[in-house]
Amino acid sequence: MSKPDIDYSLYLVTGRELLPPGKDYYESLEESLKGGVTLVQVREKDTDTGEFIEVAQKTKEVCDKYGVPVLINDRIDVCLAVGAAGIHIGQTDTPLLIARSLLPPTAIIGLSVTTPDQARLAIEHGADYVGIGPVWYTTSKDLKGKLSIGPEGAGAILEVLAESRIPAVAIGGIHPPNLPFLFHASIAPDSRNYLAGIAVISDIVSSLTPETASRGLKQVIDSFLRSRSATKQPKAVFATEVGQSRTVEGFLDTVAELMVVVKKETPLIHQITNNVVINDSANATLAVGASPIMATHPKDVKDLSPAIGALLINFGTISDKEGMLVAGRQANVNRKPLVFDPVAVGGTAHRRDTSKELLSHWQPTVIKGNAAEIGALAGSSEVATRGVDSVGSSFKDPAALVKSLARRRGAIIVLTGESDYISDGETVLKASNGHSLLGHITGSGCMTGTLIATFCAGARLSHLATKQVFEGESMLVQGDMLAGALAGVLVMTVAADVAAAREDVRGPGTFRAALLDELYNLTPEVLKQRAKIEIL
Ligand SMILES: Nc1ncnc2c1ncn2[C@@H]1O[C@H](COP(=O)(O)OP(=O)(O)OP(=O)(O)O)[C@@H](O)[C@H]1O
Ligand SMILES: Cc1ncsc1CCO
Repeated sequence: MSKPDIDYSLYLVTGRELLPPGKDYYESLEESLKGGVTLVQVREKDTDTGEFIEVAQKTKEVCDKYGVPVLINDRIDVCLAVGAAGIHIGQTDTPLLIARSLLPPTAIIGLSVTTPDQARLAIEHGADYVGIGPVWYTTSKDLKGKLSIGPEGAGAILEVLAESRIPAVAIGGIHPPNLPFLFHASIAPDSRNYLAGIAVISDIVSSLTPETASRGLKQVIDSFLRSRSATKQPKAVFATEVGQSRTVEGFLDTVAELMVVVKKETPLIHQITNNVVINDSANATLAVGASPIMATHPKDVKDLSPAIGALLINFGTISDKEGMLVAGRQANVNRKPLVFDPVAVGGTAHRRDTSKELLSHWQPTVIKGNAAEIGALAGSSEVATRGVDSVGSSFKDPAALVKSLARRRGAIIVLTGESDYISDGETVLKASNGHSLLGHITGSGCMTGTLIATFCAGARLSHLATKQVFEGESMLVQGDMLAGALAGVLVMTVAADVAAAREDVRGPGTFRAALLDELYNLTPEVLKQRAKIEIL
């Protein structure tokens, strides 16, 4: 006999103590199976052995009706007593090799891991699957107090597991609003290995309607898993159908098209930005034909999310962190482009911590920064930071840096400066327009972020207008986000070129006003004539 084929996609871990008052355990279990639970682990921490066996036996009877396998938490004796499919063990439970020697060869053994090293040992010792977590803080007593690893930590473990093909489920603090973020942000940077599913306790067990709760989770999971298996270019972060053979002309045509789309559709661009640039950013958005909304309150931003075209989060003055957390999460839930501008992130410990916190809460579509900011996120010490500015010369190999950071973060990276570098982890674009006067007005980088968000909104709308299908998509956000990011950079820098060349521009003050005018006047034709881009 061989080991059973297990569907790990929606893995329910039971917790009788978490049932809502009056809800019967077996009734709740059956409802969750009807809702699409694919695997059940019976977890009884403080129950006597006799009762544990009885609960496990009955759980198995219910699950058998639905063809769903049952695993037992920790207890080999209970597993053998009821003929369960296997066990799940933690790092401090019976060692895996001992468990393996005591159980039949067809038994499934799953192991909880928190670090890549533990994952390496799990492979070496022959685990059938691993549970990665806790991804986030959780109320479940099993995981409480353990350090949460975030989707990025889960991704590092998935990288280690890639070659072995051992399936992995994530556990800890997973709820419907963070589920899309988790799946996409945990994709391993190099191998693009991804989660086989999630393990859930409270969202199902504590629900008065476990069938509905399970069905809602299962829909998101299935959509992600289908999209990954259909992905043509598994290595790219934002693969598009034209991805393989893009030309400079092709990119410029798309940028020109996005300029038209933004003017026609006037997308709402939600911006939580610093108080130095609010006005300039709102005006830049209007100048290119979109519509700004600068809402920051957490209660406000949630309602806005379904209506917006894209979200910009710029933490220049970090005064609205709560709003940033909520708005970003909602952008992921609603699959809207999210541009993150981590102003001066390397400059202070508070900024580093805040950036970490935000990035463990939501998945950005694009991260834009100057050399100091991108260097800080990439862990490079080549470029220093002073306040909001970069100091000294740039990176030796900016193209390699943006490409590897794009892969690691699962986001498009835009590195600004005299030349701008843009990468989705596969392609690297270099854009060389712009004028040194941009460095003499405050917030030119912030406005570039605003325009990137604006044209990413255009890219999404343009995609949705031609293709309504959500399912076939491998990305959290649909549309040609690389072209959206490029359009934001080019519109800003080409308009700056035109403005700086005007006779009436005599310094930063007149340049600032002229820039707004030229953003307004810029046509797709002029942009295509003046744009200087290379595909590296
Ligand atoms: N010397 C330059 N020549 C051409 N373009 C430039 C130059 N410096 C900056 N730019 C352009 O100006 C914009 C802002 O880039 P920069 O790297 O100065 O951002 P930043 O430091 O984040 O700005 P801020 O903090 O003021 O918002 C980018 O679109 C970039 O292409
Ligand atoms: C000057 C300044 N200080 C915080 S944010 C900001 C705008 C440019 O980044």
